Amino acid sequence: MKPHRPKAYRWSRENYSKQRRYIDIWSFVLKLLAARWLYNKSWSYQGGMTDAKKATRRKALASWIRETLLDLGPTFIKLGQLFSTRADLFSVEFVEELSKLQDRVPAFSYEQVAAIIERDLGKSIEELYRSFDPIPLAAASLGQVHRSQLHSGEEVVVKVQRPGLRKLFEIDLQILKGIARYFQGHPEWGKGRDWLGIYEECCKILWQEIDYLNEGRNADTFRRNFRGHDWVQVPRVYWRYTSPRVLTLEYLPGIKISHYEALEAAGLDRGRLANLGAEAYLHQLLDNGFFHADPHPGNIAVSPDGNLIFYDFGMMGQIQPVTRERLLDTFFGIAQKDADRVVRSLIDLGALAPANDMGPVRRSVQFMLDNFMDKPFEEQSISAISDDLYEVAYGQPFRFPATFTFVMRAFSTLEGVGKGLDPEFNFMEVARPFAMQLMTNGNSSSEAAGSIINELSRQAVQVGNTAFGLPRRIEDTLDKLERGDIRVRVRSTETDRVLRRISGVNLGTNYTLLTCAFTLSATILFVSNFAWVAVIPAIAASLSGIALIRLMMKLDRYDRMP
Ligand SMILES: Nc1ncnc2c1ncn2[C@@H]1O[C@H](COP(=O)(O)OP(=O)(O)OP(=O)(O)O)[C@@H](O)[C@H]1O
Repeated sequence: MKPHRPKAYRWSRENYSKQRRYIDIWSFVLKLLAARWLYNKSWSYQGGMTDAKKATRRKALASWIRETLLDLGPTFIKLGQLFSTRADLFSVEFVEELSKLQDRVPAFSYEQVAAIIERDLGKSIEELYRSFDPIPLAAASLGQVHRSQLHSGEEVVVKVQRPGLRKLFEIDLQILKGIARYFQGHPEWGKGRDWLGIYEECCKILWQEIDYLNEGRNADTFRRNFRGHDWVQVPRVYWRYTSPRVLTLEYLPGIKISHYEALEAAGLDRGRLANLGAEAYLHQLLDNGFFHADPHPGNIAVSPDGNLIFYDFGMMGQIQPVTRERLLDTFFGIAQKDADRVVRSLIDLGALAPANDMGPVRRSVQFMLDNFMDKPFEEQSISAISDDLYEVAYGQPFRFPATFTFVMRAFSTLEGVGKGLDPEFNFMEVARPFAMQLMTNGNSSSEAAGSIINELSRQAVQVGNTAFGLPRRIEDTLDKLERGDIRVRVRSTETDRVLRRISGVNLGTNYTLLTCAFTLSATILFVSNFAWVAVIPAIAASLSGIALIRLMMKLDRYDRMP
């Protein structure tokens, strides 16, 4: 997060109207839907549709989305960052592109900073601080950080929230609620997806992130949880100089954990840092259940004496003890390759929606277990595991709660940073003592512990002797037969009619979209005093509207057919 060249974003203007915002956001959504519609139309590809061309188009669309989210400002930048963890909702190109979403917004002026501090803390900057650097140390979409000094001589940083953020959030979230409702009601996209639930979840996270009192409390809890670990440092909060929009913290400078050369130049041991990073996260997740949910490398630094410094406690995840127990159950299910147990525990966790026929999900889980458990434990990469898990989630009735995706993201970021610090880094190596400790501690039965150890030794034998593979495969096939996992193709007139109806409904959605898009374009042109040009989209809107009515009449006839 660096201060950078200013750009006149519309959302940062004083006179930016609610109506204009409405148009900007809906135009983005409609363009997105139009692109999605065109994506499967072979005539829209020059020289015919191929997988390579589709992939190129997906990539281009994903990068356009990233750029537009940046233009739409703070709410959308944050949402994009949040969605970059939802591989269960979007395909890999979009997730990759969204995870590159960096805050790239202009810093706000010192006058605005001074006004916010004075309004919130009731005193002027001069009265509160001995010195205050008017140039921010860092500027992001939600706020910026200034170095300063208290009258008592303590070096601090002051994090000040971007002006007008609350108002912008209120407007944006109201518009987004309409969009979530639209998706929820959609016959295709609404199925198996809880858009309104996701919307509520996002609202909660966004509001929490702009409450600096909440961030201060989180920092205090986090510091308490690491009391016994002097290799982790968390800036102290100066509560007398803190309000919902102003956060004063102890100044703790460090080298960013991703600045590998700088770390090396400072004589720090990269391998040790990689292990400490992993250990710090395992401690958060497994011992406390309270974890840093935004672990991008910018939020972790290393002090000159080699300690880890954590910044930014706006987004924290909380794993309840009961959830931890269920996670353990999933963990044991995975170790025993017991898809039924895994599916059951995922339902208990709320990560899977129970459905009448869990067969396909169970099959996918079994496939995943068979695939990654057949490799030796050390070779398994966290990101491969989470990719596989997302693969199962995508297109299935999965409802990954935010906590789950946060955990996944924390792990894969950490693995990336770990490998960057030390190419030999192996997350599983660090995780193993923790897993062993869990097995011998508290909640887990010795039987379960034994079965994991058995499983691990079984794998070791399997790796050493591939000849064991053949009987296992035969056994697996017999198993599958026994479970009735056989697919039968049935063709009937009834099915055909349902299919015809589904494709009719699809076409109807497209006509609706076109009508909306043309009507919107006509309205925009009309209000912008291009009344004559507005006639063209208006005609197009009427034509697609007529087509829609005709299609609905046709669908109605199908329904009444014997
Ligand atoms: N206590 C501190 N001491 C020294 N530097 C700090 C401190 N707190 C924050 N910084 C610096 O400011 C940067 C931004 O801080 P922080 O991440 O808390 O802000 P943010 O507005 O939440 O940013 P983002 O949303 O991009 O994470 C950090 O990456 C770090 O370089």
